[in-house]
Amino acid sequence: MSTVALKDVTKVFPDGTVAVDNISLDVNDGEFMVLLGPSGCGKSTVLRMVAGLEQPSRGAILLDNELANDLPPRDRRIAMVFQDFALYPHMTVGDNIAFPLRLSGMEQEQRTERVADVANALGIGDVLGRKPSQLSGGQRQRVAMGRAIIRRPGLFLMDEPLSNLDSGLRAELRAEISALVRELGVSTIYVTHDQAEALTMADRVAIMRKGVLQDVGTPTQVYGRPATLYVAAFLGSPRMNLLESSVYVHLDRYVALHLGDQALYLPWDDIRSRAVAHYHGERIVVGMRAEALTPVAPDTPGAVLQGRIRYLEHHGHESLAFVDIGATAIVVDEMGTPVADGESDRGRRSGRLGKVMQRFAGRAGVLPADADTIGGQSGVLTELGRHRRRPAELAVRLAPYPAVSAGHPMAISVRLDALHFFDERGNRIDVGWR
Ligand SMILES: Nc1ncnc2c1ncn2[C@@H]1O[C@H](COP(=O)(O)OP(=O)(O)OP(=O)(O)O)[C@@H](O)[C@H]1O
Repeated sequence: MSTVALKDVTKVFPDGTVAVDNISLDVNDGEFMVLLGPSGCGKSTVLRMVAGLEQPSRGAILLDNELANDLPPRDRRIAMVFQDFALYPHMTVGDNIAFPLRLSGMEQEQRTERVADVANALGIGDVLGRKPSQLSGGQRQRVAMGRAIIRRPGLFLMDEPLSNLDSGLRAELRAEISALVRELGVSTIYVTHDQAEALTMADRVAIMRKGVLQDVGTPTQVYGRPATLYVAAFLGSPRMNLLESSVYVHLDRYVALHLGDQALYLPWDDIRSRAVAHYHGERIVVGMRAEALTPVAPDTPGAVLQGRIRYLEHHGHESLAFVDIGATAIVVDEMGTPVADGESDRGRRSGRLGKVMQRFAGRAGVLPADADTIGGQSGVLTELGRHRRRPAELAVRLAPYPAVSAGHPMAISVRLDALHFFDERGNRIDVGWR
């Protein structure tokens, strides 16, 4: 039984590095929480603060609702598992697993019984007499797990425990570890930079970037409705297509999302149109995952984009076509800032829809055929200029080894209900559904 709460926790190291920046996060009893993010984003520092190995510079850490900032590590009922296993090389597997029990003064007989139980549960009951050097990587990691669970801790802290293993074994062990900790019902904080691990193992995922928490939610939530452009770009393979789009409202008809020379049209009665309409005359980012895109016949009506295959990637079970549609992609690299410290234009935007409406109403509801002529608001189009851009190549899934090749034209049907929208600051535009 353990809950963890971080309240406005910041960690600044003596050299001035802000490793963790004002994070608040709750881990519920029995929950498997994964901290996900690229190298250096502060995941391990969070874990070390929960373990009591680092002191927060500001904020509070609560364990079971009690302030624990000054609680020594040994009083925290925590077991840690690291990527380098940290087994004692001179001890047998059995002695390694039993070590925490010996420290606590448990009788030999009872120890042997508990070790056998744990080792059998982990499938290493037959190697108890071996030394760590005589084990495979996967077995060593199971021993490390065994040593962590034998004391029946209230909380597991795991820091990239699988990263030294090959990919097949990693997949096998991640299923085993998540099954085991769920069976034990022990709250767990698991650190990884591997999104597959995070999405397959977690009850909830907390995604960090440069010390800042970007999003927290179930795997379905963070994948299906990412809070920021960064999360959208970080999760999923192939990466989400992120396209720069200019928004033009055609009152009572639709909201046009211009993507280069082409456009997608959100029907006016679609609830999302109202949210996106606030950005009339501005650029936003439209996200579309490969699963929202289907190749179709060129003359297919509806939400269809025309392009040309730039290149193909064959992955065995599927092929990916990267299709040039003449639009601009927004690049969000792992450490890159989608939008720098530009002033917020929330204030400017508030009431904008109203102004747009008034302006259009003055034209008696008649809208110019050429939407691009609407506006004169180019002043607000500059903020997206802070993103890095490149010509967009839409990643589209195809059957393995398709009968098309680079240079072929391709029409792509787009599921409008699967679009994601982000503002110029990289934050999700809430469209009031999903
Ligand atoms: N003792 C320290 N003194 C100064 N800076 C530190 C110290 N420990 C960590 N950092 C810095 O704090 C930041 C966060 O480090 P941390 O180890 O928490 O990241 P991480 O996300 O766990 O990365 P990785 O996956 O590479 O372990 C990094 O910029 C790191 O260089």
